[in-house]
Amino acid sequence: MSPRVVLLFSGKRKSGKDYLTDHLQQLLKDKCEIIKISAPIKHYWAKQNNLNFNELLSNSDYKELHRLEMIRWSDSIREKDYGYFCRQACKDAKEKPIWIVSDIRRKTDIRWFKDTYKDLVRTIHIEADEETRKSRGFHYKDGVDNVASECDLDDFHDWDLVINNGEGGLKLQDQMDSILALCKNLL
Ligand SMILES: Nc1ncnc2c1ncn2[C@@H]1O[C@H](COP(=O)(O)OP(=O)(O)O)[C@@H](O)[C@H]1O
Ligand SMILES: C[C@@](O)(CCOP(=O)(O)OP(=O)(O)O)CC(=O)O
Repeated sequence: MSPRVVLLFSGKRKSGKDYLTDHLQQLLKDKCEIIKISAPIKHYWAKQNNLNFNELLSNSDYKELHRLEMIRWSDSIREKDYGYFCRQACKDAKEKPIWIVSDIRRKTDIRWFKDTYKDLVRTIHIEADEETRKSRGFHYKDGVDNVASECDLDDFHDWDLVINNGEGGLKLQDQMDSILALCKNLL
């Protein structure tokens, strides 16, 4: 069974991509599968450099220590094949009606998913003001926050849904309802 809806989530570091997609998964339970484009990146990088894969997956300082190099290495692969990690991430995905891709970062990620899953795709952008992101542990880093990994979608505005997950944002249940409304006609 291929997915019936593919939800693409993007947003800057500490905007709450994992927080909101984890809550969505708790609501949808076994109807959904979370896909992370960064999972194959972290897997290969851990193997090549003898690092702890699970620590790279977690929301830890360990991940931040290795982020810059993972960005540089993964971009060198993307230059030759922009869909490489999207394809790898989906290859391992389970057969569930709803796919939640929790870490869309580049226009080429959106292009790959739209070319592959066409009308099933919905794009969701998570926003949070910088103060809130800082309170969640964000510190600006040169080479990370001013490159494509964090900035390529700054001039993309064609979202199906934008969620404020910072100051003045909706309650969690209302945020979830707005996402579920996107799936309504597809399930
Ligand atoms: N709406 C929210 N309310 C409370 N805490 C939040 C909220 N959104 C995110 N967080 C917390 O902020 C931190 C960063 O969120 P995370 O989802 O890991 O961001 P991202 O995946 O975008 O880098 C986590 O500790 C998370 O639990
Ligand atoms: C090398 C990366 O894939 C690392 C991404 O790791 P996460 O997706 O875990 O990061 P945040 O949730 O935003 O904190 C970035 C990239 O440019 O591909």
